[in-house]
Amino acid sequence: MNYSEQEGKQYHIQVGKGDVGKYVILPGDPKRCAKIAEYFDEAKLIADSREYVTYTGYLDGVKVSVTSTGIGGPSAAIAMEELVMSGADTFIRIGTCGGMQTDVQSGDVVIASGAIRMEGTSREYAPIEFPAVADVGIVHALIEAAKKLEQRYHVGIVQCKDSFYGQHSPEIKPVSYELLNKWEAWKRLGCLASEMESAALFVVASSLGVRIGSCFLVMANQEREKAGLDNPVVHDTDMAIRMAVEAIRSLIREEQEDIV
Ligand SMILES: O=P(O)(O)O[C@H]1O[C@H](CO)[C@@H](O)[C@H]1O
Ligand SMILES: O=c1cc[nH]c(=O)[nH]1
Repeated sequence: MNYSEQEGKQYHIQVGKGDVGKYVILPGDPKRCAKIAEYFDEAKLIADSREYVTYTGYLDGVKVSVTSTGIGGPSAAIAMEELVMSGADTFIRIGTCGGMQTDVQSGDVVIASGAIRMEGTSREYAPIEFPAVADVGIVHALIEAAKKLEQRYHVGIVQCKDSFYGQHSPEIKPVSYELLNKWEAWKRLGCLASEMESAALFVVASSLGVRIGSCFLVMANQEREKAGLDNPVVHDTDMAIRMAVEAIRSLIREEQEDIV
């Protein structure tokens, strides 16, 4: 049985060729898709299957889509593989993260230049020596978008893991010795924030020869909490969404200038 495509639709995301644009925004949370689609012209719901919700519309006359990935590398990798088979080749993940350096504060946005592969999915795509890196052009477009929107931002390495609670309560896990020591190393190496999907998405993108970047709202920062600094929890991802939309508009402009 060919799982990848049945009746013209990809098995998990239920999207067919031509249903999505080449540019796709990838939030984790399916409920974020409708909010992102509000920035598109003529947005239409294409599919709602498992954790994968897809809308397609237009930005500056060019077809673009949003598909949720769910939480973690395995479901994000499936979304990317099936979207590429449906015609997409340029992705921006927008998500939430927890700050790790004390100057990375609630409400800031982190743009990932690379990701620590402390997860399992990317190992099934490339040996561990291979780096999980974002596309330089997309990182640049996200930086320009943050400047234009006057959003406080940081650019650098993020850490990806498979256990959300291993990040937040490492001391009560049977492997606390490993979780705590590695967290300390990531901090000393200047890692900005922790989230869950970019490492898998960056490596899958390399394996498929497509482009990806990612940006995240900093929800809170456990290191600020530990240091007794203020640490409100924030949930509004709108600025990170607007950065992704703005970055896609500039990638579209660049591509149109290259054609002329
Ligand atoms: O807000 P999203 O995009 O889901 O991203 C972050 O939030 C989830 C954990 O709460 C993980 O998916 C993590 O990467
Ligand atoms: O602390 C956080 C916040 C969002 N997502 C994570 O993975 N960790």
